[in-house]
Amino acid sequence: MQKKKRILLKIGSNTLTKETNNISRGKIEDIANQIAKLKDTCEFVIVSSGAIAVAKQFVKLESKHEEVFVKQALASIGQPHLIRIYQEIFREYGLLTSQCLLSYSDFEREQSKVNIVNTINVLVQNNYIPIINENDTVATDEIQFGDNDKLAALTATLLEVDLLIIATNTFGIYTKESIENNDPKTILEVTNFDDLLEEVVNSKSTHGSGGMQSKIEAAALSKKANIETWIVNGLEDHFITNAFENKVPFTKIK
Ligand SMILES: Nc1ncnc2c1ncn2[C@@H]1O[C@H](COP(=O)(O)OP(=O)(O)O)[C@@H](O)[C@H]1O
Ligand SMILES: N[C@@H](CCC(=O)OP(=O)(O)O)C(=O)O
Repeated sequence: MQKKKRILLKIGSNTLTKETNNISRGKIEDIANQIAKLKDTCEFVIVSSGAIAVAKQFVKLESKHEEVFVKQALASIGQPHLIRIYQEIFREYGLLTSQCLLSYSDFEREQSKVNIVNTINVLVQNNYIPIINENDTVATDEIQFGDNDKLAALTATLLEVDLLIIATNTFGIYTKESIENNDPKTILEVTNFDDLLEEVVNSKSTHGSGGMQSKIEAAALSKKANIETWIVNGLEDHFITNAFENKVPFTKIK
């Protein structure tokens, strides 16, 4: 049997909520449907944000503490709900899921890295799709700066995946000039990072925290490990299969 392509799929809160204030079950169905279609040729590991967004749907926390502490508490409330929603929907498509919570510091300790790889390999070999998020109780890197993009790149590198797909709310990276002219044009293929950072404009989406810069930094980390990164528009239906079939514009960083 041919070896499956290992894909790390990063999904931000924006994609999961379809830019609303609620998690979109329809979007999770879209993701499950695509993974189910690709499951004979590809194995998926998911890095998903969305814990805070889920909690915000039904809870408002009172606190005089710093905003980041409130976000951590919201993530703790939302994470089990997020995973429950994934489990319910993925099960309908015959897909099994599990949860792994990681933080940057786990990637600095040899033993932790070995443990992560061993756990995830057993899960994947048994057809479970690990759904990873930052462990927001112990770490605040991604809720403050990163959009889970760096966590996705670190995980992609550790797991030696074949491809990192970052789903966001644009058709990849646009040229700065085209954004300024209100006629966004996707940079289809990137080989030179220095030029790329010039294209980043100072804007983020409603739920986003890292902007395009953190995606470019994630792609740079992956490139060091010879992993290709695709930045695709997760708001579109069939965004993974369409990218494979080149039916939509997206940015490939080689
Ligand atoms: N050159 C660019 N091309 C496309 N988007 C850009 C660019 N520069 C900055 N951005 C901003 O980056 C946003 C995506 O990052 P972010 O808001 O963090 O999304 P996510 O939550 O999906 O991680 C876009 O909505 C856009 O506002
Ligand atoms: N880990 C947190 C937030 C990570 C993050 O910043 O991502 P995003 O909500 O896409 O800006 C969560 O699951 O809500």
